[in-house]
Amino acid sequence: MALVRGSRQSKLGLRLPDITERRPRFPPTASQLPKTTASQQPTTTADYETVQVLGHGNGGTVYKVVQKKTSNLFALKVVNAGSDPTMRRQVFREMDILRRTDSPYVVKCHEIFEKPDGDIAILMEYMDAGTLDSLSKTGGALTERTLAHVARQILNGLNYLHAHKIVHRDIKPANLLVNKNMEVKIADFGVSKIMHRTLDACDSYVGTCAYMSPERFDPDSYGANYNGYSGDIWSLGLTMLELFVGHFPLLPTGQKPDWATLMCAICFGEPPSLPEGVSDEFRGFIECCLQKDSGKRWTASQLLSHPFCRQPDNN
Ligand SMILES: Nc1ncnc2c1ncn2[C@@H]1O[C@H](COP(=O)(O)OP(=O)(O)OP(=O)(O)O)[C@@H](O)[C@H]1O
Repeated sequence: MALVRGSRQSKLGLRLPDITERRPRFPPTASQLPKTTASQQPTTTADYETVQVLGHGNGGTVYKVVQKKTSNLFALKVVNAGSDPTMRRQVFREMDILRRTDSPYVVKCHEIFEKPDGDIAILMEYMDAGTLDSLSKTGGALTERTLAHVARQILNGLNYLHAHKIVHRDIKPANLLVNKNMEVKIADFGVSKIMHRTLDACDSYVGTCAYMSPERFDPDSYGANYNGYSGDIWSLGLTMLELFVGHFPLLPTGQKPDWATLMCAICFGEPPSLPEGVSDEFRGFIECCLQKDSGKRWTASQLLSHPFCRQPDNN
């Protein structure tokens, strides 16, 4: 059964929970610390003041916070993991991956606060332009040129993750954070997976099913030796297409997605394609991402050399 992720109403208000016991399970390395706080002592959540709620997700609430001493802004994701085993598994997975990653294309984690009752708060770099989803909804569809810049950054992030045997499994516009410099970073590792062996299967129905690749629904038809990495590339292709056309490309505008309709569109329909009038490079790039047969899809490192990604940057 597909796990379609919905938003959970958080019990948390604007006041930050009192997470006073800081257990530095994963102390950041010097390179992981931001320049602005590298020389400072570890902090507690009492050192931060809430500015506003940035978003609610399945896993908790994300707050914009200011460090009282320095006035630096951060994002603080607070998860009430409590005794819910699924929630605990997700947050520990996210913590584990954030601890392992150090890339300019993956959202940076500065500190993790833990309380014995299960509340966990993850202090991250603040991305001041929101997500690619919110950006495209407020600013309209993105141009080819901007998308080439965006694609390069996501591919650099995926190339890094895949080289470290991490499959994201939930690439979509809402999980790609942006800042005012138009830097794009991959976030939300709640359903990601660390592959321990090269041929580890990665066939579980987790993530947002709208962006799932055909082989995740039907590994026999579309993905011999499916290992998950190429599923991230399908999701990237769909994300690029959505950001260009301005709506989720597999369904008519306004149609509410349900699992069966999506499954039919993804597995039995033609792969979605770009409208007339786009460059050959962009069309070719999307085709390389949206091959239904996972074995024919290009890898992140191959796509970084695709002519679409190699055009000059205007950002
Ligand atoms: N580092 C950040 N900087 C700015 N905004 C952020 C940051 N992290 C998260 N957000 C905002 O908070 C929202 C929810 O974050 P996130 O997706 O991590 O929560 P979640 O509980 O894991 O959600 P999901 O249900 O997708 O798993 C995001 O959509 C985004 O708007």
